[in-house]
Amino acid sequence: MSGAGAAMRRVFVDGERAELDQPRAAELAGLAARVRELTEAVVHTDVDAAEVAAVSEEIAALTRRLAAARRAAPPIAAPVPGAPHIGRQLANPVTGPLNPIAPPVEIHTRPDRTVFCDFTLTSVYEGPPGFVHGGVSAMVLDQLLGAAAHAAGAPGMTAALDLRYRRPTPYGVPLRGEAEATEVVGRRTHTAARIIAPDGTVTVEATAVFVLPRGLTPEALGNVE
Ligand SMILES: CCCCC/C=C\C/C=C\C/C=C\C/C=C\CCCC(=O)SCCNC(=O)CCNC(=O)[C@H](O)C(C)(C)COP(=O)(O)OP(=O)(O)OC[C@H]1O[C@@H](n2cnc3c(N)ncnc32)[C@H](O)[C@@H]1OP(=O)(O)O
Repeated sequence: MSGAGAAMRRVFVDGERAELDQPRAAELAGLAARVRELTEAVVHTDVDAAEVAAVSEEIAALTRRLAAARRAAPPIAAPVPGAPHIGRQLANPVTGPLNPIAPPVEIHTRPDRTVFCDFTLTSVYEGPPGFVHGGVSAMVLDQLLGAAAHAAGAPGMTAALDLRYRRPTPYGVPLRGEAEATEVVGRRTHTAARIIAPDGTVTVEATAVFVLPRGLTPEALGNVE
């Protein structure tokens, strides 16, 4: 089994990571939401030098307080019997409510096993002036494509990701992401996805191949729907 496969087994099957119950996860999600606001404020602030210095010092003090009890690795959500593991990575950089760098994007699965998300990116994700950074679009699409493979009962790690940036993606407006598995061949799952702007324009199209690491099964990843 590859290193990643073994690591996934340790985390999701052997229970190596700290598992948070819902109230604790909600507390920490609240903290992450405040830090997202802080990031936004830092990017846009125009307070004077003395205030920048004073706030920097206060933030350093806050960081020391949080680090007073530090886990060795990001925690995950406690398992829900019968539910897949996909939502358990609370610190995922795309979907994780505990991770301040995650927008966060909430991915939904339809009965037909396609997936979608409605999300708005702020100016902290700016690439070209006025538009979303292409790497950020790629990150959201990678996660969404991975969720589509998972929803199809054939999860895996991204082995290939191909992007076509058709139009600039605006930030500060509601975006729609959609994805589906198109073919499953052995351990390989082919997927397709797109980001759609409010006026219906497809701004980015993506295809990806996910490969289930050797030695893992979809069931081991909690793919039980
Ligand atoms: C972030 C979450 C990650 C996972 C979470 C885990 C559990 C949660 C539950 C489910 C997952 C749900 C959602 C996933 C969510 C998010 C998506 C983001 C995922 C990532 O962010 S992930 C990070 C980036 N990713 C890597 O870090 C991969 C590094 N890489 C490797 O670890 C190996 O490379 C590996 C394991 C991919 C394959 O290794 P291997 O040894 O098993 O592969 P092998 O050679 O045996 O090939 C087997 C068959 O795949 C074909 N194949 C291989 N490579 C191909 C390619 N590039 N294009 C087309 N086909 C390819 C072969 O042609 C053959 O096909 P065939 O059998 O038909 O001949």
